[in-house]
Amino acid sequence: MTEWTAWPAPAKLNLFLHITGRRADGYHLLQTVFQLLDRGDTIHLRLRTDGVVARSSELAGVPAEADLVVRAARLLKPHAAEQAGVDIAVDKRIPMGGGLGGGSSDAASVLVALNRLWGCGLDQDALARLGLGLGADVPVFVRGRSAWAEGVGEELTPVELPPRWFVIVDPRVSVPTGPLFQAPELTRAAPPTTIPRFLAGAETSNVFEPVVSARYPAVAAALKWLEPYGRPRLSGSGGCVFVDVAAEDQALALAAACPQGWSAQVARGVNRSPLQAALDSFSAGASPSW
Ligand SMILES: C[C@](O)(CO)[C@H](O)COP(=O)(O)OP(=O)(O)OC[C@H]1O[C@@H](n2ccc(N)nc2=O)[C@H](O)[C@@H]1O
Ligand SMILES: Nc1ncnc2c1ncn2[C@@H]1O[C@H](COP(=O)(O)OP(=O)(O)OP(=O)(O)O)[C@@H](O)[C@H]1O
Repeated sequence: MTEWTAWPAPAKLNLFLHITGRRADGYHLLQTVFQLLDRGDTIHLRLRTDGVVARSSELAGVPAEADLVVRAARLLKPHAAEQAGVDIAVDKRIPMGGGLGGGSSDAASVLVALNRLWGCGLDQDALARLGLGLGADVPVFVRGRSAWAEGVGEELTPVELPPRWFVIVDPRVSVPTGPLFQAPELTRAAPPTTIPRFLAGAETSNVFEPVVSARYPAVAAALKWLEPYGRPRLSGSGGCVFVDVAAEDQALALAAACPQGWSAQVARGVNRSPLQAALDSFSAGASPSW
């Protein structure tokens, strides 16, 4: 039995999110910017030599077979030796159904770390393609760069975002993504915008915001609470909302004032995923930890 290794699975925010159209298969075409964060879940992996992929932690409401970490490992397994197996445990900190990409990031970290541990030898393009089969948000976490995204979220262009701190408020509502994309009141024909327009500050709206606010009053209330402190936004399909501020102490003070019944986290925006740093230190012979 080998030792456990620990791998970061960072959260993301969508700094804006438009829907520009729809594919023949019903999936929506987006324009968005993924801002990676310096915090998230931690994935623990311990190699096995009996070919078994097993989960050794619990996740409320998600059986092992449906867990994206198990599904990711099974998807990669045909590229590994027959006896390659793994035990997977997750320290879950990213709220589920929060629009912070938790499940997708967990899956990406399993793909990237196991590709190395099992010696599969897949390159980043191949891992991103595999990941896309698990969810539209997986490729950005595999590639590990904050990015402008188009297509269903898989056509990625890295962008260098200015250093910012984020206060992320979880109004404790879990919003399932699928039904929101089906909402009849959703605007599906935003005129295409550009990276320079985004970088000039012209794009800050999230197409899901009016729909989620109307269906989940706690989300509307959290957006309103943040209003005096910046331009509050919804991330992904919600339910988490956020503002950005320039300094950590401002962020900490605001988070400390979060009303009872909700929770607030402070995170720093990063242009490069902590997963990439863990991979580099693993390659250099150090044990990854987070
Ligand atoms: C809202 C975002 O989080 C923004 O980053 C993503 O677009 C959602 O990504 P995700 O959670 O990885 O979504 P998936 O698990 O791939 O899809 C969940 C469901 O949302 C719908 N879906 C998702 C992504 C997309 N571009 N168009 C869609 O219509 C599909 O009905 C799909 O069955
Ligand atoms: N490892 C996992 N972590 C979280 N959710 C998982 C995991 N595996 C499966 N799921 C399922 O996926 C659903 C969506 O979870 P997730 O936390 O990724 O949502 P989200 O943050 O809203 O994602 P997105 O920003 O991609 O819309 C959960 O409600 C859960 O049923």
